Amino acid sequence: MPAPTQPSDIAREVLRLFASRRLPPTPDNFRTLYHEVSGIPAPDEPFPEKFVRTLARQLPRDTSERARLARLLDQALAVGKADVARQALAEYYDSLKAERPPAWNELIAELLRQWESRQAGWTVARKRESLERVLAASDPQTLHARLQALVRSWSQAPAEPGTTSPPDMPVQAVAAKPAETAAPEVRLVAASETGGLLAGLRELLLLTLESIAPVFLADQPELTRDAAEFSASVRRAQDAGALQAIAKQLRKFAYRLEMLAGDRAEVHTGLLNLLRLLLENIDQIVIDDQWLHGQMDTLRDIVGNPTSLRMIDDAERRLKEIIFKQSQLKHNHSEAQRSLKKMLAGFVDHLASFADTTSSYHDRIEECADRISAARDISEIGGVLDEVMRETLAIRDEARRSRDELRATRERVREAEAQMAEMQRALDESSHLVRHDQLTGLLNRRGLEETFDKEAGRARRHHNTLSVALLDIDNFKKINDTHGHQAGDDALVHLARIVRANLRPQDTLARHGGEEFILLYPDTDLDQAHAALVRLQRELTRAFFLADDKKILITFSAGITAWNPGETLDAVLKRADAAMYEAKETGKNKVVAAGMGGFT
Ligand SMILES: Nc1nc2c(ncn2[C@@H]2O[C@H](COP(=O)(O)OP(=O)(O)OP(=O)(O)O)[C@@H](O)[C@H]2O)c(=O)[nH]1
Repeated sequence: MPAPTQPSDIAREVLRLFASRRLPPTPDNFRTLYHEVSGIPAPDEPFPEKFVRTLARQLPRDTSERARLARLLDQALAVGKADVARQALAEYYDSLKAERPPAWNELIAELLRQWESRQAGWTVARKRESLERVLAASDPQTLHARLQALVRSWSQAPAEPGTTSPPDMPVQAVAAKPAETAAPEVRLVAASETGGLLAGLRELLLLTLESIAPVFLADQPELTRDAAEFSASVRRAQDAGALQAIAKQLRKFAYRLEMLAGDRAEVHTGLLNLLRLLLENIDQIVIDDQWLHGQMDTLRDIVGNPTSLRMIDDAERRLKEIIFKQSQLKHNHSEAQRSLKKMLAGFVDHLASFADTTSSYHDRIEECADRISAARDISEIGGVLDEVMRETLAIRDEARRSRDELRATRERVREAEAQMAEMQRALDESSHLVRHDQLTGLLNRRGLEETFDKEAGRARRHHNTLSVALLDIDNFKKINDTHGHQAGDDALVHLARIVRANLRPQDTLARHGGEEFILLYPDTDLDQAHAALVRLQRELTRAFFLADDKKILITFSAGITAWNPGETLDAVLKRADAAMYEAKETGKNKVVAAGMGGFT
């Protein structure tokens, strides 16, 4: 049927559709039906930019994918690309749909089961107390995760003696023992050959998971938890079929152990290389410079802490810097010594030959004087006078030559002095070229640039977030003015130590100059980085600083921002700096985040 063209026909048809489709008579529905009935295409809706902006600010950035899409949306809104913003929003919505809702039914069933069972050490009152704590979680995901962990801890606790009958299997004697109270005893029971072998293997597996794995995985809480979980499954599996079902789990666990072993092997190789480097260059590391003492202390700190590839890498770079600086110092020093020695030797030689010349002149003149006194007539004197004249001219020439040579030597000494001053200046400059700040041992600007390039590259490849913060100590000038420059320096070292101690290994702290510091937080969105900085502020107020035996409270103001793909360090620091300035202006001891659309 052709579309009606008369307005009254269109209106009639629209009303009919309202009735048949049971639609509420809203203006939107009327507009939609009007365009459907008349066949006139609806004009493009204007993009509700203001609304989408408000929405974008509220979107949770709780996974790296969602953070990426939310960022894409922010960028599209900033440059007015409505179609890209629409697409980003649609993908964000899909990511919400893709997420599997937590399986509450299974969890509640397991909670009931474990509530009813009686486990050693878990009274009803204690269970209730833990449950109440878990129920205080702020959102469903956290609640689900915490509840799951609680139920798991109940299920892994040994059963209270006398409440469960021992499993009817040859391995029962060992399985009934609480894992942590006695070393499991491996016993092959010969019910049948295969059954006995299986039971023995099961025991070996339990022994590995419960006694050996915790020792080797002491620094790996996640794997230790998995091993405990896995041993609980093995304990529950009482026959060959059930054991087979967990073989897949075992393979996965073994694979993760293999990865860990690989990492550890790499750490060991790194350590060995480091030691080798140290041993090879030990003769060069004769510390006679205060700066190098500080670097060596930092190096000792690094090597003294639990090892990680990042720390070893850091230590290796520090050591290379020390070797470089020390060898330069030594080289310059011996060069300067050699040229001074040479000049001194030349000068002494010259003095000696001048002394020789003048003493032989004196001898000759004396001899001439004797000959003049002994002369009987004037003709004899004439010859002697000629000789006196010759000797005098010769000594005059010699004196002139000596004077010129001495002048030249003095000139060379001046040049050598200038060269040494230049060498010293170059050496001082070279300390700026190394990657670490001399006072605090943190990365300096150059070190920060290298690390930033690495982190930004990693964030781009993995589509991760990277937050960047700029910290500035509050009222630092007052510390200097009241307690002296040394106290100011100590305050900088104090702040660096506290902040470092409270960072994750993957975070980076650098000194940007003066009382400013930069922090890089990889894989961290703005909210998380904001929370981390507020935590740092709290830690800093706890660890008080002493100057002139007085407790001084050190606080900082910080600006924080998210790095956008492709952005340079300068660009991102500019935004962080503006946010920090905002924090200073609005009262100090604050953290201000700079988003795309301004400060929050
Ligand atoms: N002791 C010490 N002082 C430094 C160092 N670098 C910079 N300063 C001093 O730090 C002070 C910084 O002062 P301002 O920029 O006025 O900052 P402030 O007093 O912290 O004030 P707000 O930033 O507004 O809280 C100056 O007096 C610098 O001389 C350093 O390495 N050691």
